[in-house]
Amino acid sequence: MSVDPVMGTHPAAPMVEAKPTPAIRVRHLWHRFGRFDVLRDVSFDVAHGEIFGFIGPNGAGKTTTIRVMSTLLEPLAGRVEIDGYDVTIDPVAVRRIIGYMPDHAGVYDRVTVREYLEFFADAYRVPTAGTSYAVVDAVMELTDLTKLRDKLVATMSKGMKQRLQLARTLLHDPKVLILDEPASDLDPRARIEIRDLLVELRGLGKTIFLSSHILTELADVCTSVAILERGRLVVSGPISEIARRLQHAAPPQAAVAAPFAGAPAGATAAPAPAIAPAPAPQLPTHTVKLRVLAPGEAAAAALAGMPHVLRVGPGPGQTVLVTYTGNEQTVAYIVRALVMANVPVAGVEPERNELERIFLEVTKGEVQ
Ligand SMILES: Nc1ncnc2c1ncn2[C@@H]1O[C@H](COP(=O)(O)OP(=O)(O)OP(=O)(O)O)[C@@H](O)[C@H]1O
Repeated sequence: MSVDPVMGTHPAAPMVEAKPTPAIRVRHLWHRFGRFDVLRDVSFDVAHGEIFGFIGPNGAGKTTTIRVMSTLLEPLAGRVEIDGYDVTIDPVAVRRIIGYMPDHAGVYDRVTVREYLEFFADAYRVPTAGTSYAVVDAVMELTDLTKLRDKLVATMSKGMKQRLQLARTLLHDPKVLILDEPASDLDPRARIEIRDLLVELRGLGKTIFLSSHILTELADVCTSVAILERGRLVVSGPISEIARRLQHAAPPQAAVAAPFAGAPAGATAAPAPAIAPAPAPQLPTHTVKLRVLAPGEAAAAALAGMPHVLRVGPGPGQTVLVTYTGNEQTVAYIVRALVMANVPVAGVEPERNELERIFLEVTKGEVQ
């Protein structure tokens, strides 16, 4: 018996707490079509309550992984568990837990929204099916389809049909949603609506696994990501943690000469402004796009040798891309140095989002 100073006497607690079962666990997954390995030793975990983005270019193997997770495809080797249930050994239990939305799935056209959902409520044998269909009302409310309940599916827009598909996956109240490219082919408004709905579903305690090859549609909602390239997992984990890991893995960089053709050789550094930020060698690197009303070479010369500035290069149009370590204060410092060197700055554009940077850094742009 051990004595806890707060709780009093209690049986000895185990020394090591058991790790909670992840919502999705993928271990050493391999798959092959013919003689072609499309998945090669893919392993990752998705914790409960995450919105997990599965990212990769076309043909990387995202749909194949998702089909294994959804019990539609037997893996060649490896193990996939959903909430602790093995997809190969216990597919029926897995199907009860997951809501799966395939990419480019068709919908029945000649029924109304309500009839469509009632049909699937019956198919899933949800408790109120065949009687009040209370669950259909609840799901239509949640997915904002109540107003469209009597609309013929054939007359709905792509975005609405996508929402209907998502509504269908929710009827049996699954814990884990597996969505293959849920926002592909949608216009920006429909995409935002789906994204908002995913955030709401996460708030209801669901775990959401979604694939995409469009980075920007995921960046603001995903808590974690896995990046797949040519059937191999390149990186996985929380976005901020990956960014940190990459930063620490990168060798310390020295200031790089401006790669503008014809930049003046041995251009002198801009005079150090009075409010230079403190050196911060371990800070992440960022890139800022500056619109300057002068030749890019002049901007490069103004920033050459400046502390924290790692690279100055040409950007699209009349812009320069400046890679630096530091924060917004450093950007202010860069702008000030340019202005002091008579390089007018007409615009400062936000840097590439973190997920895009990670993607470009860890992938090689190879397809299979
Ligand atoms: N049934 C199949 N038979 C043969 N090859 C297949 C089959 N399904 C997929 N493939 C091939 O496996 C590879 C991975 O396909 P998969 O659909 O998993 O990629 P993806 O990352 O989902 O791509 P996308 O973003 O285009 O949907 C591709 O080269 C594809 O051509």
